[in-house]
Amino acid sequence: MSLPPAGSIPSMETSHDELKDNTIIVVLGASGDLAKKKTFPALFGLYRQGFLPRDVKIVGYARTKMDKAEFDKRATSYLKNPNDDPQITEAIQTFKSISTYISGNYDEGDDFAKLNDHLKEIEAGYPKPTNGTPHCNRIFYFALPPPEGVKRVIVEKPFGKDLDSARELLSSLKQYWSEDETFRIDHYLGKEMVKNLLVLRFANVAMGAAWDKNHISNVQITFKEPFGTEGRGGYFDEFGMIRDVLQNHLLQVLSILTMERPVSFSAEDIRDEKVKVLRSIPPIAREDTLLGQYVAANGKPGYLDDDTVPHNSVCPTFAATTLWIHNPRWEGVPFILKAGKALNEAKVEVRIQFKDVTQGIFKDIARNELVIRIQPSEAVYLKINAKTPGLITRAMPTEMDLTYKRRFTETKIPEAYEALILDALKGDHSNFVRHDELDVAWKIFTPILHWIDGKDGARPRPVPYPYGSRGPKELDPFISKYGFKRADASYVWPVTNLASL
Ligand SMILES: NC(=O)C1=CN([C@@H]2O[C@H](COP(=O)(O)OP(=O)(O)OC[C@H]3O[C@@H](n4cnc5c(N)ncnc54)[C@H](OP(=O)(O)O)[C@@H]3O)[C@@H](O)[C@H]2O)C=CC1
Ligand SMILES: O=C1O[C@H](COP(=O)(O)O)[C@@H](O)[C@H](O)[C@H]1O
Repeated sequence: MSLPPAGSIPSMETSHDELKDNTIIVVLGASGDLAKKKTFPALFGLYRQGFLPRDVKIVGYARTKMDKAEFDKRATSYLKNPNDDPQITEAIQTFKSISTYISGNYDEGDDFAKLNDHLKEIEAGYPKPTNGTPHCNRIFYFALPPPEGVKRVIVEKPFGKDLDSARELLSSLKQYWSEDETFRIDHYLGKEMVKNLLVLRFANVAMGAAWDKNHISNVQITFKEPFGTEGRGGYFDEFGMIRDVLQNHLLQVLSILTMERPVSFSAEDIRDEKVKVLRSIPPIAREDTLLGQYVAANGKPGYLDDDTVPHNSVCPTFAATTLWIHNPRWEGVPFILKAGKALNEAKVEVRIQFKDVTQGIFKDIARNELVIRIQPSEAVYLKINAKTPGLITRAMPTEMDLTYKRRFTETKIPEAYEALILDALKGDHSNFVRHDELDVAWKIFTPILHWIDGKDGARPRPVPYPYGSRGPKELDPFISKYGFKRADASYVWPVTNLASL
């Protein structure tokens, strides 16, 4: 019998993620009633009409021990062939030949290892990859009864690639998991210093008093990694720096930094305030964006030297974007989110630069800066001007410094994931992303992402920067355009030797 070549059938618009080749569909709960009556008949229907990927294989998995003949009997017992159509009979035989069965428990690592070995054995027979994309795909269908008691699902990013795909993903998950059962992880929300922002801001009158457009000139939220995509380029190239870090981690930090005081510490009160401030941010403008891509330097390879990256990729490995918040507290204050791979150091920090002090008695004096260092070595320091000690009256920049490892010597700072998994066990959603937060986050970033993806015409070309540098040479002019003034060169840390000044 001649089956139409799978994957070649109708030419309706296909989704960009459609699986066409080398796919295994694993049906968990394959011995059950649902699998027998619904799942296998549906898979067979699709297979017969040529809608399944080429070379598809179906693997049943369940606790019941049964041989292949018994499995085939069950899996095909509800396939309809009322008139003994020989073509359907033949299709059922072929369907059996692409199906296999493995028995095992749902709580035994060894059994899943056995399943994995079986899948790998099938995959070894698939053609080898010709490009950077993974050449084997697996789909897991859970034809299983729900567990007794509370159910919670913890989901990792990426939550879509833009507003539409995120909405699609959200609504498909919503069919099975309520918002209350869903914990969307952004692991930056589990970092100690990000959690600290709420306390620093709202438990200190002094901070609260200066937290607005009247006192703050500009804010930078910076993510720097000293290594490139090394080996992860295939994944990264599809996403780029904005989706990888800015749209999620840095925007989450921004929302806590700028939201109004929540009525309580309850998850919904906090998330209501985050959503409110995010809704005051318009989509990022192209002119408020700087994109870079690292090139080989200092004996290290460039992004395009990675074998898993397309040779002409214009994917940004560095991005700086400036966001504006249109509300009475923040109108006119630029929030610069910047992140890059293959830079000169590992650092994630928030740098709040205050306005110039009134001139007159002071001239060219350094600005105050409050730095919240998220990692490494958690710290909060306020750069202030103090009188130079001695018989002169001159101001000099110094700092008030809360360095965690010095101040809290006995305390182990938990890993972000430790904190978040514990929160999920407790059912506390405060540090997880709510569906409407995600929606508004995508609204802010989708227009520039579509521009970068080339949906509105030619793709913008990122400017090059050397591996191990601070980023593109265009970065400092970009930041000073928004009013940032680099601190006085006379600032010395950790010890000021006055004799050398
Ligand atoms: N508790 C602690 O551990 C404390 C540590 N310190 C240390 O003191 C040093 C100075 O602190 P601080 O002034 O806050 O931070 P930095 O001097 O590291 O950076 C200050 C700002 O200037 C930018 N910058 C850095 N180098 C250059 C350059 N060559 N040209 C132009 N701009 C530049 C940075 O950009 P970018 O973000 O792109 O790097 C950043 O925005 C740091 O090493 C800091 O870690 C100070 C106080 C307390
Ligand atoms: O989500 C991501 O975060 C990591 C950085 O996490 P950190 O906790 O080490 O700061 C980043 O390397 C990765 O590209 C990104 O997907």
